[in-house]
Amino acid sequence: MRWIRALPIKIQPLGSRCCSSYVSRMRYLMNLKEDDELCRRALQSGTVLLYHKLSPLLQRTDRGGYKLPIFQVSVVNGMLEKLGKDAEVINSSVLVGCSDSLLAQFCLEVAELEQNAVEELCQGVFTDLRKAFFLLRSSEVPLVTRGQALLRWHQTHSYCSATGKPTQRNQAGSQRVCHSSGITYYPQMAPVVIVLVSDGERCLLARQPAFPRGMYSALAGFCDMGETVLETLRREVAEEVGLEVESAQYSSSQHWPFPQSSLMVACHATVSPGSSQINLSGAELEDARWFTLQEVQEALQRNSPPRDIKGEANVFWVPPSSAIANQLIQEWANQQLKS
Ligand SMILES: NC(=O)C1=CN([C@@H]2O[C@H](COP(=O)(O)OP(=O)(O)OC[C@H]3O[C@@H](n4cnc5c(N)ncnc54)[C@H](OP(=O)(O)O)[C@@H]3O)[C@@H](O)[C@H]2O)C=CC1
Ligand SMILES: [Mg+2]
Repeated sequence: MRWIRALPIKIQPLGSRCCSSYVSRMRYLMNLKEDDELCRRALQSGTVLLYHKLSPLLQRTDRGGYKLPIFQVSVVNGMLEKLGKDAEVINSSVLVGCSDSLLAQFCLEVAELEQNAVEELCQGVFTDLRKAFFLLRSSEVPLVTRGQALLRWHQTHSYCSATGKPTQRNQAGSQRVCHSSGITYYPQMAPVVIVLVSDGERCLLARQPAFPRGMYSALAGFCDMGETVLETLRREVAEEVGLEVESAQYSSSQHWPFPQSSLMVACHATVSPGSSQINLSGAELEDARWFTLQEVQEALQRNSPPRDIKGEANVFWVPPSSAIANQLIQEWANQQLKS
């Protein structure tokens, strides 16, 4: 199998910001993670995203859409006071980023507060992340998913897996330490390869039983310990659809928060047209098919799947644009149109 030269990595356009602003932000964040006192002071003048049982708070916009409200710490402190809660609660905030003007941004889990009371005071609704993922603007998605991933990691790593003793976090929440064993824990994510396989004319899409009706996506699988991206890609395609990949090419990557944090590494791959007979493993996928360019183009144009009278999607559709699978499919269609 050939690993075709990787595409040049595209850095997102920085708009009017200059590179030194980016460097300043990254250096500032690095310092906040290393210096608890600096981070504590930054929190007092920073901003906060709110979550209740890991669901982020969203607000309706005047146009009927949704936005991610970012509160000044003073506003959150005022809310805690109104609800009769200890102002110390704010110190459990976790650092998620900082603005261009070096204002530190934090996320805070308020599961101990009464949900309706917070929603009323903050004029918002705590919304399941899967829903929020598709309601928010794509520019807001990375921040809200990062916040949730960090909060979930803290909830599930409060004890040392070697000693069973409680771990202590630093002020930024970028690590937890077990002072008994000396082990330092860092937030984790699992690498996943997602691959769009083509035979030159058609692309291969598959569905798991849990997918919404009619939705097909690219093949995906977790990297096994010790594997390279290319080895995972080759193994997953062989395991899931019984095909031997001929060549592969890196496309891009995305943090994917479901079901737990993954780093999706998206690739294109080809199989020889003479060896494109699908042989499903049966364990994970309920169906896998080759789709023509025309079928794919039609699916990409559907913003939401058409529904039958029972309200269920009854035609072929693909994941929405916020999922990296959609980007792979879009890239393949554009490439086919050019060639
Ligand atoms: N952003 C996007 O566009 C898309 C994202 N995805 C995401 O990609 C991920 C992987 O796809 P999927 O096809 O499910 O993966 P796999 O094909 O690897 O199958 C999942 C199975 O792998 C086993 N497994 C091995 N390592 C892990 C791990 N670290 N975490 C969880 N399960 C593991 C589990 O089986 P067992 O319990 O039997 O050991 C699990 O049921 C999913 O989280 C999915 O949400 C998928 C498609 C599109
Ligand atoms: Mg899979």
